[in-house]
Amino acid sequence: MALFGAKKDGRELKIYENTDELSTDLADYIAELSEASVKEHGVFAIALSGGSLISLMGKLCEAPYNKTVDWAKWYIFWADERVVAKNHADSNYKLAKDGLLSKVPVVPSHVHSINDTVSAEKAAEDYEFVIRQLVRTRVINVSDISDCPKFDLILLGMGPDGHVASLFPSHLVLDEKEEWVTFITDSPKPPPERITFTLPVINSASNVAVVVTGGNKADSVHLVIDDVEPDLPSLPAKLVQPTKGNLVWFVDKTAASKLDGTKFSE
Ligand SMILES: O=C(O)[C@H](O)[C@@H](O)[C@H](O)[C@H](O)COP(=O)(O)O
Repeated sequence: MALFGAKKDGRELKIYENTDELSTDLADYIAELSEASVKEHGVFAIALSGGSLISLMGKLCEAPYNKTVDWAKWYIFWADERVVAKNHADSNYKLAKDGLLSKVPVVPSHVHSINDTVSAEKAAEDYEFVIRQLVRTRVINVSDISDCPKFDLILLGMGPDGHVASLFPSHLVLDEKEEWVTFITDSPKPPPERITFTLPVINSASNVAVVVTGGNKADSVHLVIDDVEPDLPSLPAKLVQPTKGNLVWFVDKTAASKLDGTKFSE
């Protein structure tokens, strides 16, 4: 259970004593959204990130979720991916496959990993093409505000520098308005070549969760959640503001240690 939970302006903040409690609640949250999405439109279109997120999702491989979640209805994507071979230690696909997807009965053809045989630019283009096909065939809903895909859930981590997906501070791709998926070749966090969902896609999702643990994120959590101005360069995580969807921050006590708490009340 959360130590603290509050909602404000379509955002929800949940703070946990430790990563174990956070993981339990995160599994419940994902399982509930999966059930609701399948009930509503027959599938659950979920986008994952890399980093610590996958191990924090680990409880989904255990009872009761391994049996109760309708895994066959999951369509799995990556909000960002490192442009490396799928079996490379840096691959976000490999991380998710080893830590989660190989342990639950997902349908292999519903797992949409990137084309790892081409350049970052082409991989981004190919990935957007795949998503466009699934929007056309109505596997993924479309936003009624933008023409962007409306993922049922996009799961993001946040780096100490406030990056989310592969959207890093001061990068031009933060201003991308047309593309759904773009690429970078100069990621400050290795490896350098990555593809990433753009902000319009992230902000068109029905649900976005940002999952943050560790004291090295405390300053960025404070800048973003307490909405400290000016924060220069502005932190990508602050630009995660779903237009109509819900935003939930899952934060452990150490990452929340510098929050002043004035922006949220019980
Ligand atoms: O491919 C990546 O590097 C990630 O998708 C990245 O955006 C990650 O989510 C954050 O860096 C947080 O990572 P940690 O949770 O491990 O700090």
